[in-house]
Amino acid sequence: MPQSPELSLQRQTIRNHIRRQRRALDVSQQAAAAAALAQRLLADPRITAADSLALFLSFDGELDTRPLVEALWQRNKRVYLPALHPFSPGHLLFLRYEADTPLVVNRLHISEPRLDVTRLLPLARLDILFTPLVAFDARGQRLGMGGGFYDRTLRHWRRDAGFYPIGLAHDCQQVDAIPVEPWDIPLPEIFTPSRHWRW
Ligand SMILES: Nc1nc2c(c(=O)[nH]1)N(C=O)[C@@H](CNc1ccc(C(=O)N[C@@H](CCC(=O)O)C(=O)O)cc1)CN2
Ligand SMILES: Nc1ncnc2c1ncn2[C@@H]1O[C@H](COP(=O)(O)OP(=O)(O)OP(=O)(O)O)[C@@H](O)[C@H]1O
Repeated sequence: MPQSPELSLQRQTIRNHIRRQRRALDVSQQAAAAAALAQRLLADPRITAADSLALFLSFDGELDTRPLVEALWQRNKRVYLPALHPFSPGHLLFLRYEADTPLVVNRLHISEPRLDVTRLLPLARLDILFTPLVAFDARGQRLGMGGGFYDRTLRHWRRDAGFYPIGLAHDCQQVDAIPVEPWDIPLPEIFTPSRHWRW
C-alpha cells in the first residue's frame, strides 16, 4: 500500500509534538497521573475479573505503569510485557513479568523480559492488552511510535472474543484528529488520569 507523503509527514509532526509534551511533564505530575490512573483502573470490574493482563514499561514520558504493575501483582494477576519478536520484524511477543524476571534492553532502548519460550503467552489467552500510544483523538484513533508493532497486534482483536485492548495515555496526548492510515485500528477504550473514553 503506497503511503501518502503528506499524510506521513502530518503523522510525524503530531508524534514529535506530543512526545515533547509528555516528556515535559515533571516528576510530580507523572506521579500524580500514574496514581490517578491506577486507582481508576483498579476500580473497574473488568480489571478485577481479568487474570492475564499485558502492560508496557514506560519510557519517553509515557504514563508510568509501575504503580499499576505493582498493584496487579499484589492482586495475584498475571502480568505480561511486550518483547520485540526475534525474527519476525515489526511483531511483538508477550512474556510473563514477575518481580524477579530478568530484563534486557532491546534495540529500541526499551527494557523487556529476556526471551524464554516457557514464559510466552499466546495473544488468544490474554484478557486485557493495555496499549501504549503517542496520540489519540476523540474517535479512538491512535498513533504510536511509528513501528507498527501494536497495529499488527491489534489486527487480531475481535469485539466479541479474545483479548480486549485498552489504551493508556496522559490527557495532553489528545489531539483533534489523527490522520488515519488504512492499517490503523481504532481502540475501543482509552483511560487517561482524568477521563474514560469508550467507543
Ligand atoms: N513502553 C513502550 N513499549 C513499547 C512500545 C511503546 O510505544 N511503549 N511500542 C509500541 O509500538 C513498541 C516499541 N516501539 C517503538 C517504535 C519506535 C521507536 C523509536 O523510533 N525510537 C527512537 C529511535 C530509534 C533508536 O533510538 O534507535 C526514538 O525515540 O525516536 C521506539 C519504540 C514495543 N514496546
Ligand atoms: N497490520 C500491518 N501489517 C503490515 N504492516 C503494517 C501493519 N500495520 C502497520 N504496518 C506498517 O508499520 C509501519 C508503521 O505504522 P504506523 O506509523 O501506523 O505505526 P504506529 O501506529 O505509530 O506504531 P505502533 O503501532 O508500533 O505503536 C507502517 O509503515 C506500516 O506500513
